Amino acid sequence: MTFKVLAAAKAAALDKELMSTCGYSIDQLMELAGLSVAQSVFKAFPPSNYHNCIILCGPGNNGGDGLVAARHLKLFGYKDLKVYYPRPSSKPLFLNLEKQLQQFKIDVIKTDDEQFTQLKTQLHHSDLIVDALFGFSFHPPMRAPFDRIIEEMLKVQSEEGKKIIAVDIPSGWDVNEGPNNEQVADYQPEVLVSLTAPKPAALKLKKGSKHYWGGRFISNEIAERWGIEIPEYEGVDETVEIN
Ligand SMILES: NC(=O)C1=CN([C@@H]2O[C@H](COP(=O)(O)OP(=O)(O)OC[C@H]3O[C@@H](n4cnc5c(N)ncnc54)[C@H](O)[C@@H]3O)[C@@H](O)[C@H]2O)[C@H](O)CC1
Ligand SMILES: [K+]
Repeated sequence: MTFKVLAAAKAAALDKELMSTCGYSIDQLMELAGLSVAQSVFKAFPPSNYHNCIILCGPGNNGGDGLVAARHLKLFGYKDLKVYYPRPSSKPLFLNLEKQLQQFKIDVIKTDDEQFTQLKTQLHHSDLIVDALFGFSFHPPMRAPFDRIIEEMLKVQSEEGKKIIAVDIPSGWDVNEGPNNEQVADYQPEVLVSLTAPKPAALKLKKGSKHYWGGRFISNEIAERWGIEIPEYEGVDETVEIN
């Protein structure tokens, strides 16, 4: 399937419009974004075959999508879940998402010790890695500690065959250009979940990777105005595979 893309500036502007004139709240959008990520993980790597999953969460809203996804993944039957969240936000929305994870007994690791000992152990232990570090507001190059986190993630992908599911954009990719810098030149996720609409970077996804379109929350009227061709979702699904 071919798809139209939404450039970085347009994605941010649409986000703003949704939360001003359109009357959405960030909590709502993040909940639906995270739910659609969890559904995509379920479709690509069901818990009958994949039990352990680590969700790497960044400092912004992409990280928030990861916190939401973790909760839904637990509800969907993934037994062993860990969240790695080294730069936690102090905004009430994020503190509440963390509280919810406590109710679900999902460990949130916030330390990033010199050797990344905990992260390395958990990456090694996980079948699946959800990359919710950065989305459409990222500007390369990646600063510490995230540069090392990506390095460790890519190491276990290539050496141990771990599967990576990238939320909205593979972290570190330029939103418009894709993997155009040294830190992520070789980064290709097994799955990309584009939210609201794919960004131009999605065109750089290698053949064979799965691409889902989630974030099923805009009306046909908004889509038309922004030149987005909404895909055909099935039934109550919040996500659909597009190629
Ligand atoms: N409408 C939607 O589709 C929705 C999407 N959502 C998700 O939100 C992200 C965009 O979130 P935002 O907070 O604007 O930005 P990011 O999470 O991408 O990152 C901001 C965060 O990162 C820091 N940062 C930026 N560049 C660097 C760098 N080079 N090194 C280190 N740190 C960096 C910056 O300081 C901020 O702290 C979108 O992609 C979706 O995933 C919403 O959840 C719901 C609506
Ligand atoms: K990401």
